[in-house]
Amino acid sequence: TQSTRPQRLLHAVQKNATRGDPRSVVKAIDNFCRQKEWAMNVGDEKGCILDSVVSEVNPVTVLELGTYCGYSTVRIASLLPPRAKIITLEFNPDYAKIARQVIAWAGLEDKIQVVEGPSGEWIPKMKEQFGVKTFDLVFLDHWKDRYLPDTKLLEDCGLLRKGSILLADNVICPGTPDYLEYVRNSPRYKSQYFKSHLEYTKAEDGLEKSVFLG
Ligand SMILES: O=C(NCCCOCn1ccc2cnccc21)c1cc(-c2ccc(F)cc2)cc(O)c1O
Ligand SMILES: [Mg+2]
Repeated sequence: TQSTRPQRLLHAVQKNATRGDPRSVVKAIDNFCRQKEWAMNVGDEKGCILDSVVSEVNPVTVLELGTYCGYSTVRIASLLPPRAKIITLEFNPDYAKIARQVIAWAGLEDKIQVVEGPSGEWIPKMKEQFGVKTFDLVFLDHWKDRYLPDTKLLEDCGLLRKGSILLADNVICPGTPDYLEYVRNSPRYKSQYFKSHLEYTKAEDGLEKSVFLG
């Protein structure tokens, strides 16, 4: 039976990356996506912007919406302080299965919790299920039409505090116009656009970093 692209991506990690070395896992995925098959990881160019924001925020609790194969999960987790944790939500069980194996290869399973299901159902349960008070950093990388409703849900569930950072992928391509309009015009956010390119291509894309003002 035919393998899937995430399975081929995982095999490239197991073949080319060193167990327990997150940077080599990131490199192996970027090489696979540049040389073999495009895949919707945040990629190396936007990944460097992600790295700089994570390093600046130094978050203790992180929420990632959209795990896919775990590329950005590994990038973020490899920069977290010792007791920090990341909860990453994935809708597609096949993607979640691959992501768990990529995360294990990087040796980061103790810092990462992969949760399967829709954000609309899981966000209201974060406090009771995972003992989360608020998130220091939220990385939005799931269905682009869910960025805005899920941001409002995070606000309503009291999961954001003064200074919480939202970092959103793909605000240009595929694009999240309603989300951008909201965070750029709401008095409750201070927003900044980081211009970049769609992963592994020359097309424009970028990340939007928004600070929740409370
Ligand atoms: O679609 C994309 N990502 C989303 C995946 C599904 O996410 C579903 N999903 C994951 C958790 C989760 C929780 N609740 C509901 C849905 C939930 C995505 C797409 C592109 C892209 C750009 C140009 C193209 F020509 C084609 C594709 C690039 C990206 O960087 C992306 O991130
Ligand atoms: Mg993306």
